[in-house]
Amino acid sequence: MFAGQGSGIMLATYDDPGNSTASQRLRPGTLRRILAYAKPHSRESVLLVLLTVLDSLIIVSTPLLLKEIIDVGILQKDTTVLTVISLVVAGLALLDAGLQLAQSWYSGRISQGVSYDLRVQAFTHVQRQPLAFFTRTQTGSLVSRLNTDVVGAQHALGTLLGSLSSVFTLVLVLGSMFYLSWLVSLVALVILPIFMIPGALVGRRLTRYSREQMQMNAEMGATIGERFNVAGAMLSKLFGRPSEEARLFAERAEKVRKVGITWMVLSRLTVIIMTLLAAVVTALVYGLGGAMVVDGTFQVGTLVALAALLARLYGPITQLSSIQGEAHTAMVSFDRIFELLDLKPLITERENATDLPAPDDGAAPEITFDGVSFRYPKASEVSLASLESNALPAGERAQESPEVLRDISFTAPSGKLTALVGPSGVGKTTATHLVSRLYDPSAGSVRIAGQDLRDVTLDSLRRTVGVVSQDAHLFHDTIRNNLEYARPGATEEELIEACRAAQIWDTISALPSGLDTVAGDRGYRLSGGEKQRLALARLLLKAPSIVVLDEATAHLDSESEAAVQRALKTALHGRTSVVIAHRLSTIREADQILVFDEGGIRERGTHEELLAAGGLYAELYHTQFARQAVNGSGPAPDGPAAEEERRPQEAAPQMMPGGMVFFDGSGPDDGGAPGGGAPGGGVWHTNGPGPGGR
Ligand SMILES: Nc1ncnc2c1ncn2[C@@H]1O[C@H](COP(=O)(O)OP(=O)(O)OP(=O)(O)O)[C@@H](O)[C@H]1O
Repeated sequence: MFAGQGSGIMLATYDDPGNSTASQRLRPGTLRRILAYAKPHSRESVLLVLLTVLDSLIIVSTPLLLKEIIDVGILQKDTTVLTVISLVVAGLALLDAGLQLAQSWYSGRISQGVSYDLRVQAFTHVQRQPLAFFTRTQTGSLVSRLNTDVVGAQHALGTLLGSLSSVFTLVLVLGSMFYLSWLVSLVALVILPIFMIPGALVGRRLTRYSREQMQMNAEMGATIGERFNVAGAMLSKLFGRPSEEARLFAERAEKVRKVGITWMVLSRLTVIIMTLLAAVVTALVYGLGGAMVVDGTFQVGTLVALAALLARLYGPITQLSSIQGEAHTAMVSFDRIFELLDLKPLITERENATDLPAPDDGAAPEITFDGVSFRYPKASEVSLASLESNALPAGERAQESPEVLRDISFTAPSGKLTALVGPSGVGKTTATHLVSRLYDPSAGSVRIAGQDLRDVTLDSLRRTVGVVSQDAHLFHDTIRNNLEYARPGATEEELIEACRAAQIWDTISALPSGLDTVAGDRGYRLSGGEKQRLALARLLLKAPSIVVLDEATAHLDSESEAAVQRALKTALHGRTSVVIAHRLSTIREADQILVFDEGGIRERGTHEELLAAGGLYAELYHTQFARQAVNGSGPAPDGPAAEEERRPQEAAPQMMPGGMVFFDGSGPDDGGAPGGGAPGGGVWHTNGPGPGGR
């Protein structure tokens, strides 16, 4: 039955926008792959078949025994036969109940087992996807694919397996009917094909509506997930238009409603037509069979048995025809999961990949960028249109994105601090992504300890490189579990020591539940500074030999800022570090500063060297960093720039020459006044071309 539906198939391309709705047919090989998933459950399947055959035998034997009760027991007044056969029928009913229970158990085990395999495989596969996949994919759609579709597949598979007995029953019932009366059976059999027509007609449309329904449900779920997570809810509270949002949501829900109604009507339609036909045929059998009893062709017991068998015939037929719908649903669900499983991860481990040296194995390794160019991967390479809510048209999905890094070469020396500075959007974050191999360069190579990252094992790379992003993410879990994520099984002492070094222990120990305090969704219950220090504690527990850090640009009060700076010092000590630096204190401490501009490195050197050179860095410094020094950031300036740094600065935000550079010292202490005096709290943002005549 499935094979017929699985053939005539059309390949769903990943590049169709919203392709799941567009390509309503199944992709080739879906049935074969479903069977492959069922293969590990073959022992249970054999047992299920045996139970099913037994059950079918009982179902057929009961009407035949009823015939004996009537024809021999009642009509010939043989009470012994009457009693014995009645008891046998009752016993068989009891046995049948047991068999049905066992059937449910095995069909449940098989369908749940398959869905377990699918779910685990899909989760593992999604985990292996590159960051680019997650930047494009709507989380809600992904959740739905891993959840609703797997449940759909499992439910449909369960029903299909549970209905296995229908096939056996059908064959046995027909055989028995022919044994009793070929004429009556023939009449019933002639009408049988009519029963198959509605299922066949409706089946194809059901596939299309099932797929549409799943896609629309996923989109609706994605909207809910996006709007109602903490960040989304906050954004919509501050900027959102509730009535407009509700209208858009209602539009999506309306689509779900419409498709849902059509699907329900179509799937019920087959059952309704079957029931109608069954009633008509029963009437026919009673009419024809009754005339034959009157004629004396057979006794009334045979007519009753025929009618009882007929009832047992239409049950399985009805079930088999509705199974068409279930089979379609199962195929579509499986197909949507296979579509995800077929997406090849862009970043993979080579077969002969080697381990990087363990972090505690000698000095921290150096990082080398050798002629690195990079462009973000095409949408079609990294994600599925059906997982993106506003997917680009197929042509655009296959288009190359612009080059973000151009022929970059530098070495971050062992155990030293390399600071990346430059205007916004020039590729600093992108460059750090290449160090942790979130992406591979389009040309050139990134090496750690001389080894190309494409040749090292992903595990050893994760152990070697520790990353702290600006908005450090914390799971909605206890602080302890968030910390242990970096080092499972860390002792209480190790946790406390890391927190102390990250200057966060005083805050944690003052909480009523201490380390067992739940950090809240996205760590929302902690302040920005606390969150970043906790992220530093997590990094210290991981103890990587390379640290990639994106300094926080805002929301630190003076106390928090000073604490973060102290924590940073500990975290970076002895480690090869690459820091996207926003604070003067960090930049001054750097052994090497790389000034990024337009995807390349425009200048490099130490703070003093670059200042003396009087280029882009000096310009940025005069417009921005000097202000931080005056506002109290880090140690008092000395050296050639000292005099300059001590010059009083204007507190007001400014449009700076050569770019829209503005000062943002917005910490709670500032009272919102731009340029307010949090020590080290001043950060610089640039928007558009930076100073330096771009
Ligand atoms: N996932 C992505 N897909 C496509 N383009 C991206 C992606 N992430 C960043 N870009 C683009 O790459 C360019 C460099 O971005 P990047 O974040 O590396 O700059 P940056 O120097 O770190 O900026 P900032 O200081 O504002 O964080 C930008 O033009 C940005 O739009």
